[in-house]
Amino acid sequence: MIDFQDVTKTYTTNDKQITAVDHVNLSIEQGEIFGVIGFSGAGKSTLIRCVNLLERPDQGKIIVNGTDMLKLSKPELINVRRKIGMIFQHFNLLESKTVFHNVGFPLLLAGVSKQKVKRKVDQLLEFVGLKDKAEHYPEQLSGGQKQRVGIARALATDPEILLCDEATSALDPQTTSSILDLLRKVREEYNITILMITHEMPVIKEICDRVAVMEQGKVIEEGSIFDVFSNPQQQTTRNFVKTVMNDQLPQSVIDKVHGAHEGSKIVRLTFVDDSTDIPLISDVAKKFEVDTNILFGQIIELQKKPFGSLIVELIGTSTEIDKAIQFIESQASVEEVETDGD
Ligand SMILES: Nc1ncnc2c1ncn2[C@@H]1O[C@H](COP(=O)(O)OP(=O)(O)OP(=O)(O)O)[C@@H](O)[C@H]1O
Repeated sequence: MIDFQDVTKTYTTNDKQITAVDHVNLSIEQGEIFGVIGFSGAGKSTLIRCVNLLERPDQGKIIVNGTDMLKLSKPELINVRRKIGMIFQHFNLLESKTVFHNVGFPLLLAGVSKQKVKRKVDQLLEFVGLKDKAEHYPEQLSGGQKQRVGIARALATDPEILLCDEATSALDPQTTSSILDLLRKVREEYNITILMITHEMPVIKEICDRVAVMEQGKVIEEGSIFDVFSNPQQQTTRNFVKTVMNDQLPQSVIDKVHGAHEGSKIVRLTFVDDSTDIPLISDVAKKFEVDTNILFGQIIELQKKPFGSLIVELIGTSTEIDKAIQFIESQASVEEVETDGD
């Protein structure tokens, strides 16, 4: 479990103060995959580096599995850090060492015998699918393979927590997906708590249980993936959600369609879970004197629950349209889409 309690970190440069992390409170449960998203400069890196005190907060507390990190002596901190693995955007491998030695390095530093190191490294390379690359050097590997080495190295000291600092940002979408699969396997196999920071919403959608959105050092929104994606509260969150939900029609298309039918209304319907099965549009056609022109529709899965979104134009008299909307509202959430002249 990782608890950020009122954590603040300020940097001073050229007499200017930057509050990189501003009174952050977050609680990350044992075994969950928790994502922090934000634009560049939002404070994500600073926040994640506060967990193992690569950055020391000026205020607040960091509690990791019951340990108050800021109260540890230097030797105690070194010990606790072994239980917190970290992987990085640019992998941070030792270029002059083989894959085997990169993975075994933290164990050699901890004074583990060569025999035990060999056993552990062999097992980890098998786990990350790089057994045949043990004697290769980092420059002989692809980005995805380098990150697999990074993950194996982070797991060498049997951590309870894995911190992922933009771990897939340097990778193409397909490789990203395979690394996310591996991280899922890490959680399943080792029951490790994973805290990841990223600016990529597809990564959050694909792997996280919960997400926090950061802006200017503050957490502006937090919740389960389903809640945040299906009902974002803040504009920044909506902007991030749009990058994966892709349910926006160009305004010019909306205005053109709307202009063709006087008095019509364009609405966005969102369906959650069971309501995705209901034949709502055909019910509307049967019950009301309203024609529906379907402009867009999709159903996606969020944390294994279906989430549907549909944009339709309702054509008819305003009384019939209002009655139809009232009926739809009993089954789905309805939001009017702004059209030219609204
Ligand atoms: N060592 C430092 N000295 C001075 N200012 C810093 C330092 N590290 C970060 N900052 C500033 O703190 C703010 C937050 O930076 P941080 O790197 O934590 O954000 P981020 O969300 O991780 O952004 P990015 O995705 O670009 O890395 C920024 O304004 C940054 O310029």
